[in-house]
Amino acid sequence: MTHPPVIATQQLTKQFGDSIAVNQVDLQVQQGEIYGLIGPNGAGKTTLIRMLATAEEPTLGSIAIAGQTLIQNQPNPDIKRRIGFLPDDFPLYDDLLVWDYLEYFARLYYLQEPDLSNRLKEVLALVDLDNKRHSPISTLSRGMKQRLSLARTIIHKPTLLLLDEPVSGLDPVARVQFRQTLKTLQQQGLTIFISSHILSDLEDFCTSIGIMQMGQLVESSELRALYNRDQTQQLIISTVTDLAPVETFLQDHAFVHECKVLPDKHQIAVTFSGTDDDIVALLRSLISHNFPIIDFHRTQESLEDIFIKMGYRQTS
Ligand SMILES: Nc1ncnc2c1ncn2[C@@H]1O[C@H](COP(=O)(O)OP(=O)(O)OP(=O)(O)O)[C@@H](O)[C@H]1O
Repeated sequence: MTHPPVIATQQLTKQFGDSIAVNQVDLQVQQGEIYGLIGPNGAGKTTLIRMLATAEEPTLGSIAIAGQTLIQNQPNPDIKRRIGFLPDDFPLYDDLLVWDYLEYFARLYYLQEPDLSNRLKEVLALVDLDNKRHSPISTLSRGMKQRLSLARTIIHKPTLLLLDEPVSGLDPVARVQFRQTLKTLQQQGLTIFISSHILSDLEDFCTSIGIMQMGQLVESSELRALYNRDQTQQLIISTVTDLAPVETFLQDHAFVHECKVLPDKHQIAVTFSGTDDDIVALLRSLISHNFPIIDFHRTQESLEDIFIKMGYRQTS
């Protein structure tokens, strides 16, 4: 049986006075996806997420969550319960202990013992904070606080997680930890919709990417399809000696579009338009010309580069 999309919007629009924050957005997010929404400041990401979270009424258009259409000004507790929403500015109560904070939210969802304690232990383990359960929130690092916010957001076992810029302000290690937790949640069946204005925050773990610009969703695609859209391949080549003769040789090759010498890494990055057979032929030809090749491998062009080629210059 096929499931309806977890998120489906049609012509979704939000206007504040004369200004249109979200403009006729048609969006579909399938079950189990991690959908990353990127766009510069003011593009409309927060407004879109707030409408999906039922925290903001649309001006026009429709939203369906897991096949149920939201009706204007009619709260739908069933849909609300399916959603976990982490806004970008959600306050934590510094004086509370981690456990008490989570317990407070669990009780708002009518959780009672023994389920309550079991669920708290479960989410604390999931966000890797079990050893902090008796600590005051004020003593947590920023990354821990953000994972605690995530724990609060999933306490009622939602099926859709909406996260607005959750990693902004986190250091690289905390970002990795946060992403790891999201991957675990996805493996457990959650659908995740996450925004950021930094592409590199999203590209290595999202299954689909959308780009917002000036209120419009100008791109929305599976990550795999985006990578496949690019017909060229990237090759990395290193030698044990001087790279200059290799560069000269490569520049004359029919399928080589661009050669970039990366002196720090002692590598040449090659943009190549040939087939797999052509790559094999190139390697053979380098070896037959006695270049002392120490490394030759294919790599994936970054999403940032793909977007720049597609004409989106403000992705980060
Ligand atoms: N409550 C509001 N009243 C009036 N205008 C608003 C309101 N909320 C958002 N806007 C406007 O809507 C537009 C989109 O804002 P939004 O916060 O959704 O963008 P964003 O992509 O999330 O930006 P950022 O990355 O800076 O968070 C902006 O021009 C903003 O000023």
